[in-house]
Amino acid sequence: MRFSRQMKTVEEALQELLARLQKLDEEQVELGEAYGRILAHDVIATCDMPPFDRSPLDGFAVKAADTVHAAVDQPVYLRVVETVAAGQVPRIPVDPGCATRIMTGAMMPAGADAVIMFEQTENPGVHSEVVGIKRALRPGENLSRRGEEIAQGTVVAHAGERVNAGTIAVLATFGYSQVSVIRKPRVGLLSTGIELVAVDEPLAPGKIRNSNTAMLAALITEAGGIPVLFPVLPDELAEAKQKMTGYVREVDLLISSGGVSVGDYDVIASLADEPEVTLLFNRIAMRPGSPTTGLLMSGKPVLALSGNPGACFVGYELFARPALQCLAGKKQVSLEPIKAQLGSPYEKPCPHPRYLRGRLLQKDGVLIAQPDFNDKAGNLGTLKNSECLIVIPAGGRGKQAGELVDVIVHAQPSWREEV
Ligand SMILES: Nc1nc2c(c(=O)[nH]1)N[C@H]1C(S)=C(S)[C@@H](COP(=O)(O)OP(=O)(O)OC[C@H]3O[C@@H](n4cnc5c(N)ncnc54)[C@H](O)[C@@H]3O)O[C@H]1N2
Ligand code: MOO
Ligand SMILES: [Mg+2]
Repeated sequence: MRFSRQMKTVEEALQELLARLQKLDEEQVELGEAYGRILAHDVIATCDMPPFDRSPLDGFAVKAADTVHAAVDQPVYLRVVETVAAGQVPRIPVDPGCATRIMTGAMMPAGADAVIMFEQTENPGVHSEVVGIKRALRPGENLSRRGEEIAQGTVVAHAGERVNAGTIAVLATFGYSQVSVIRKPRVGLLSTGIELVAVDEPLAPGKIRNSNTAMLAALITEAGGIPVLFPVLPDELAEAKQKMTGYVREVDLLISSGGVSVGDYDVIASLADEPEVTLLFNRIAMRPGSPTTGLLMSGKPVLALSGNPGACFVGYELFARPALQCLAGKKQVSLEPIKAQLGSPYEKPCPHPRYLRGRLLQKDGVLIAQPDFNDKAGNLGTLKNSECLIVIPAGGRGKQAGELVDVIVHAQPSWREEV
């Protein structure tokens, strides 16, 4: 057991971990399965959009030149030669003195260069053979040109983007019934410690239920990964080593919780001393989660988070979330903090940066980060409220309310009013 450990900053430890991760390969999925996945390639427009000149209105397609003298009290009368619905191909060109009845989204007939809406015409009824145009139109007015939004060959979504509903619309428009996406990362999860009982087991003296594995599984699922749940490891080194050596082969990243400190039964800490295991880091300048550990076993990265649920959560956000982004092929992964005003003073002296769980609020249009004051590393009741980690830098005497702080956002804010 190493009681004295070399301290690294969060950024140093994160880069150590990320350097051991490789972008996963791609797979093809049906469009209906692509939501939330990461695009493996740029998506190219396979045709112009719109694919043909079309009418954006229900009205009449005309030659603008015919309407030059048109006015409300002096309509220009044109002969209606055809009706075109969306989806139909016009057959008759619009010659001088003629108009085509046209619906929204329908293809423009040859010869027409403008569209007037029904409401600006006289006698627009379905059976009218002659229509009165009540205002002058400019050439090109009310006309959607082929390719005016997107030209064929344009990159419409980039490799590495997460597919959202808008991406799905683009993929569907351009005929991508199959999409190349990055394979979902398989993330192994295990907890350590004989105090842990399963969620469906009754408590006994000295025991607690294993909440970390369930919480981490939810976080992995939320991030688009596949959680692979392994049994709780006892605090016995030889067995832990043998089991974990097997587990790492089945996954892209193995995440454990517990056993990383200097206690007699902290099995992950002992594992780090084994000759077959490479230690990446085991002491980080941060609170909570300072004993968060990174290992390599059989060349695979293992992220060993603290057993304390609050520290486990923070460790996940600082290390595992970026690790999953790295596996998905994101270049230059970092924690990407934004600035917000601190909602309440935090006056504890901080020898190391502190990552406080918090909520995001707005007051008069200003972003406020409100720390959770119930966030002891061993607590878990308010984890559900966390939307961000508020960074209180090392040194000094904390931060006053209203001071600007770095904030690492990890959840969609629910924008409660400040209370
Ligand atoms: N002498 C020192 N003691 C401790 C130090 C230190 O520097 N010197 N660091 C403290 C800090 S900081 C942390 S964080 C913890 C880290 O603990 P471990 O990662 O070794 O975790 P355990 O000892 O296994 O458990 C700690 C705590 O968490 C509970 N736990 C564990 N696993 C789960 C789980 N899956 N679900 C829910 N709760 C879990 C466990 O029962 C303990 O209460 O060490 C400090 N000690
Ligand atoms: O920093 Mo530890 O993570 O206090 O509990
Ligand atoms: Mg311990």
